[in-house]
Amino acid sequence: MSPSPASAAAMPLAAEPDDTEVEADEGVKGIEGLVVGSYCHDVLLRGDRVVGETLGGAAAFVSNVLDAASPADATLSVVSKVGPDFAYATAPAPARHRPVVCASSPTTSFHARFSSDGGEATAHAPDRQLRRVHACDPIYPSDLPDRRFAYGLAVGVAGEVLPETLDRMIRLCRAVLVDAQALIRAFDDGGAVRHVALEATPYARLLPRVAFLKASSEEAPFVGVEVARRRCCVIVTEGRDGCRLYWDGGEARVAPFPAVQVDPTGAGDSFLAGFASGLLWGLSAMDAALLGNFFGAAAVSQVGVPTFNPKMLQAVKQILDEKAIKRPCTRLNGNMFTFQRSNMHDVLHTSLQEVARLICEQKQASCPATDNGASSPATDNGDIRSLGDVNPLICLSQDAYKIIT
Ligand SMILES: Nc1ncnc2c1ncn2[C@@H]1O[C@H](COP(=O)(O)OP(=O)(O)OP(=O)(O)O)[C@@H](O)[C@H]1O
Ligand SMILES: O[C@H]1[C@H](O)[C@@H](O)[C@H](O)[C@@H](O)[C@H]1O
Repeated sequence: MSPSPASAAAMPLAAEPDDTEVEADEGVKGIEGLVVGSYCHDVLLRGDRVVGETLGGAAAFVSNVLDAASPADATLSVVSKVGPDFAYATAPAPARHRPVVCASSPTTSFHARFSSDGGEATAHAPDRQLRRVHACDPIYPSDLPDRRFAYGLAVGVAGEVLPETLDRMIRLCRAVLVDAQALIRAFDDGGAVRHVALEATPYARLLPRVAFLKASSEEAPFVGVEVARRRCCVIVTEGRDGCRLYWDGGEARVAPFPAVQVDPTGAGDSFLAGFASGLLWGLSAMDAALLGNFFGAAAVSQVGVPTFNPKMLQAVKQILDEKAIKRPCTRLNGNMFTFQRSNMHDVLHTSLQEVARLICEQKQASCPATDNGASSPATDNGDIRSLGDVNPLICLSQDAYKIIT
């Protein structure tokens, strides 16, 4: 769908709270981002069989993409908590952004159970059953650094970003992007992940001061897109179909990129970070969503937190350098966002698509058909049929996973 005429409208940054602690520009030096959410242990199961153990947590996926794709002058602080049992301290993302180790609680841990018949996810049905097995301590407002940031990402996975912590983030950051999973997850007695209506949570009153709220299509009905879009821009990710942006007065679809999917975990996290990076490069929200889709597609092609090929990153940055239309007013660290689809949108999509195609081709070449006769992971089958069948040396990210054969 093409954007409505209202798409050219600009949206003011998050309004300052009543008892304003921070003047809009006061104390913001350079482009420093603040990511809040805990790293976790992910155990991947197919039926009852454990097929992999990986580093997880939206903060791990998000910082991985921001570190890789942001402009050179952008920096990042991550506030994350883990227990003394944390198994991935030397993996790249936690090594770069060290978590707080809590002596008295274990690392947050999830079991992600994919159906053993490889059944596909549908628009509002989950592709996996998630169960929280352990929960680390929440992140309190006092855990946040006492300085100003150009932008913030609230990316909790297990309810660790408390309402008062999000409120504090909004006061410290000029623009805050929120993953709905940080706000609407509830856990039953067995730890199974459920969703509650955002409107019924204490987070709802904070929405008018949030810049962007991202939800998966499964989460969207709980977010209440029609109400939420009047308060902030809502982005609904639609798996292999890309995403849709909804704002007060318009909506638009942004096209996806090809991917060889082996594990959907972290696609939404990587999308959000790619989107934020796009804003940092000076893209409009619509154009930045292309970068979100690009990194979402890159995430599903590896198990766990992906390792990006340096040549791929170089190609993406070169494209952004050449094609990004740099309007200071659309920068994340500027004053306004616009939703305008730039006249470079299609060119940007085509250029990034070429890079995405190359990654797929290289992946197809490096992941041969399995000796059990199963199809190679080269088929984008939208599920994890190939998880556990792929060659871990080729397809998994170093230090951040353990594959069980
Ligand atoms: N199979 C795929 N092919 C291409 N792109 C994909 C695919 N799956 C996901 N993506 C990209 O990643 C984005 C996020 O995916 P999705 O909507 O599945 O998020 P999610 O359900 O929040 O994921 P998760 O909870 O696993 O992090 C999509 O908008 C799309 O751009
Ligand atoms: O590592 C994953 C990832 O961060 C997902 O986005 C989240 O939904 C899961 O709970 C978590 O285990």
